[in-house]
Amino acid sequence: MTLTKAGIRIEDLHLSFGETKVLEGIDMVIEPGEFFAFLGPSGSGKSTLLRAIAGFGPVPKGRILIADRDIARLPPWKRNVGMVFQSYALWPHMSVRRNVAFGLEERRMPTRQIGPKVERALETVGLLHLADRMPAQLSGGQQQRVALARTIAIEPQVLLLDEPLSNLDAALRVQMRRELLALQRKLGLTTIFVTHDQEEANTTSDRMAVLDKGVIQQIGTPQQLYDHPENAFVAGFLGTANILKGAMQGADFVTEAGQRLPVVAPLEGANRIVLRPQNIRIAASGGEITGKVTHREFLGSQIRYLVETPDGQIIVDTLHSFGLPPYDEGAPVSLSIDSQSAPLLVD
Ligand SMILES: Nc1ncnc2c1ncn2[C@@H]1O[C@H](COP(=O)(O)OP(=O)(O)OP(=O)(O)O)[C@@H](O)[C@H]1O
Repeated sequence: MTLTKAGIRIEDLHLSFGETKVLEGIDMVIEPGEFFAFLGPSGSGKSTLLRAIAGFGPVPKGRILIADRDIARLPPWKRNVGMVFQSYALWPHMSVRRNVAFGLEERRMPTRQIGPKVERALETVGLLHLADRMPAQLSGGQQQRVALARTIAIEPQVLLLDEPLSNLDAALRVQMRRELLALQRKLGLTTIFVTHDQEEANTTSDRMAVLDKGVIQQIGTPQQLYDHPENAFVAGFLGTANILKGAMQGADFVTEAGQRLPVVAPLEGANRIVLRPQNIRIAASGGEITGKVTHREFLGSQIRYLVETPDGQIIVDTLHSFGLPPYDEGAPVSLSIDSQSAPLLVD
């Protein structure tokens, strides 16, 4: 199957439900063929933004361009986008083949063209051999693939996925997200994936936008966002982060409790430092931060320590090697930070 690649540009988008503002000042560009994720906590506006691109929900203010055409005020069926919902929404009384054909029939495509297109879409998702089954006779993962086949059969310019894996169990989710990515790569179709699961976003997307309270907090590759968060929300949302308050003093960051931490690139006005648990070394002495182990968790490959310090609790992860962990609860310890990997924030 070959599909047209189209970029998406969103300009100054605002959307309200009555008096409630749900999206504010959304600006972003999604490149043709990109796998892009909207990531954020529940209620942050991810689904509303996706639905605005699809044409569902209140008409927003601002512009949504697909391949340079403003579609913000067009009805959904004129936008050339395909959307897969969380619930799949398959017709229970129709076979797999009929479910996939339905969207094409609705578009009044001549019958002789429908058959080959349905077969191609089912083949693309690896389900041609189950074309005559009913949805109830399929597993969750297979139903999800039917929903995908139904969407790609209409040959959209853009594929929109709203938490498409959330109905699957944990192991199947991991398998399906790999399949989804492989399919997206094969089709080269510009895809937006909504999820609240950062691992899912990290492992699939080329880039992602992190949303909170209807505002984009940051856009970038998963690694850029993890390594260089621009604010405390992004730092805390992506992985575990110890965020210490303080201020710059010369080339050092001095915490509120007066602990002096060297930094590689001083940032004027910085008032927070982000310490990832795996980038802190724990030892008996010699570090920049003193503290006491208050809790220890054995995580298999890692040991996690909670350390009480003058700046509050700090989480430290160490790789577990064979044998007993060296620090017990109550042990005095000293933490040294890896200043290369400690981003500074101005909040
Ligand atoms: N039809 C509606 N009427 C009024 N408010 C709504 C409506 N739909 C959504 N909202 C509100 O808009 C905000 C954003 O909702 P949205 O579903 O986009 O969030 P989300 O980030 O996708 O969350 P989730 O992960 O829980 O689906 C929420 O505060 C929600 O209560």
